[in-house]
Amino acid sequence: MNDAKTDLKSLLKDPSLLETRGYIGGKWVEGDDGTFDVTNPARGDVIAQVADLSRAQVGEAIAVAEKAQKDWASWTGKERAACLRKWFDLMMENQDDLGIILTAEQGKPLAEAKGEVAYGASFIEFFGEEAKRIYGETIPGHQRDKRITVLKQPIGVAASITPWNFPNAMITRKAAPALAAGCSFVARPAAETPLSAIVMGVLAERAGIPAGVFNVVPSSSSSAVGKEFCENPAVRKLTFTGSTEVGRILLKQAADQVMKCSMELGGNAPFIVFDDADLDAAVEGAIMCKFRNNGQTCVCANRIYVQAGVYDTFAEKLRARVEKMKVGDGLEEGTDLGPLINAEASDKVQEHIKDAVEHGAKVILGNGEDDMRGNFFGPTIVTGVTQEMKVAQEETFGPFAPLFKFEDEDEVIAMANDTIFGLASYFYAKDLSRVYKVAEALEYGIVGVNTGIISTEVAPFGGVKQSGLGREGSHHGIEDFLEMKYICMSV
Ligand SMILES: NC(=O)C1=CN([C@@H]2O[C@H](COP(=O)(O)OP(=O)(O)OC[C@H]3O[C@@H](n4cnc5c(N)ncnc54)[C@H](OP(=O)(O)O)[C@@H]3O)[C@@H](O)[C@H]2O)C=CC1
Ligand SMILES: O=C(O)[C@H](O)CS(=O)(=O)O
Repeated sequence: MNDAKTDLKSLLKDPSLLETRGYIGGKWVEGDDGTFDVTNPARGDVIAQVADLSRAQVGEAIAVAEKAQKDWASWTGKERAACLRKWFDLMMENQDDLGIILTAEQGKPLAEAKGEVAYGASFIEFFGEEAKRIYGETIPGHQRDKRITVLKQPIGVAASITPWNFPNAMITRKAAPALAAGCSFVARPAAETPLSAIVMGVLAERAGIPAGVFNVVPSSSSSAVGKEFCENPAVRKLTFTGSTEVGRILLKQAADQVMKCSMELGGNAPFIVFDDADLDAAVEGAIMCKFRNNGQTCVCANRIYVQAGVYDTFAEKLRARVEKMKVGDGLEEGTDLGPLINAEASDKVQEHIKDAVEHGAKVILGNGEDDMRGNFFGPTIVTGVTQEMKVAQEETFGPFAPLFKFEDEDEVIAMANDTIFGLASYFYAKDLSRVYKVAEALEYGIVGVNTGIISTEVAPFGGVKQSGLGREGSHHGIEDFLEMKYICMSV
């Protein structure tokens, strides 16, 4: 951790983007519970004191959102699309500043942060266009005097709880389809990274999104807000991204209201390299997949399986490339890997490495602790990893690349599927029949073939098994914010 202090306002072209209050019904509000600190994970210094909204204030936001939603739903799809397009344009015009704010509170290198802003904005652009295409249908009557119509209508007030690892894109990936559908939205960002959510309120206001349609309720108490979202009858949709553990808590809480839920939860992605793979491409894919956001994404390669015939060559190629990666402050030029979000995250990575080594694995790169202080952690590669080790069953969420060896397709498919998770999976191979067989056999919502990066707004992102419910992105993504109404008319 370096000792520099982060004077965030001085880094921004438009300092007015650095807002620290909550945004309810078009008004900027202080927190009834005071403020909470937001720190820069690279430096440990406090970069902002953010309004700490109470559960009662969250209730007020829901009430305001319920009222505003009625009028918002009466707008045409084209009118909503125009607002979302303006929101998108403002994000891209302010991409640099939004990236700086994101790096300052989350730690990822500035280039990645700006990339996240563009990725987040792409959902607003995409669903702005989808707003014009929310079609119903007519169905031939079941009796001569019956006429059947099906309408698609917005579900109402949607509430979101989002994690710290993608503090911009996880909100826009939910708010964009919600607003496009005619819903109103109450966003509760992670306490570690609220600034990126709040600035979306600043831009929503500038885009002319009506007061109460998009609200941001920063709070240090996640469980109290979660309970308000789940117990308030005005909330008809809960959309969550985060760990499976918290997803289970929220699903149980939401059950009392029979609330419609979308869950984007934990992952444990296998990354498989077959002996007919392009090894150089597989190494580059593994680096992007494993070390994006310093391994802090739910779709990162958590287990790297390499076929026996190419294991040593792949391991050495990977080591030689990764040792060149620079660990440092995300705001500084040339940084490839920023800090982890906090000390607990470092402890979890260290625990997985220690467990693997204690059970016979061998470190070929890294020492489990970087020479910098605080949340920095050097990229670590270990060989000789087996299914019995913790990293095979638990998500590391950090820069630890464990290499497993396998002999044949059946063996690696069985190992890859041996998990409660089912979000993303990846493999590198050239043989066409192998590609079809393996892609169909992997029990995951997402399969990357000869690529380590699968994230895009045009495709349905989501998991099976205990990695979640529902899909975000693609034309499917708007369905979760719509209700289908069947009208049977006697003529
Ligand atoms: N499938 C996906 O797309 C993604 C999945 N994840 C998964 O999430 C984990 C890492 O992210 P992390 O943020 O630590 O996950 P957490 O599940 O701990 O937190 C996610 C969000 O939930 C909030 N939260 C925590 N407990 C409760 C509760 N009882 N009621 C309501 N809200 C609560 C947190 O608030 P606060 O932080 O303020 O406590 C945060 O805003 C990993 O397992 C990762 O795989 C992460 C990102 C994407
Ligand atoms: O939070 C995450 O890990 C994201 O869902 C991953 S991605 O969509 O940015 O790839």
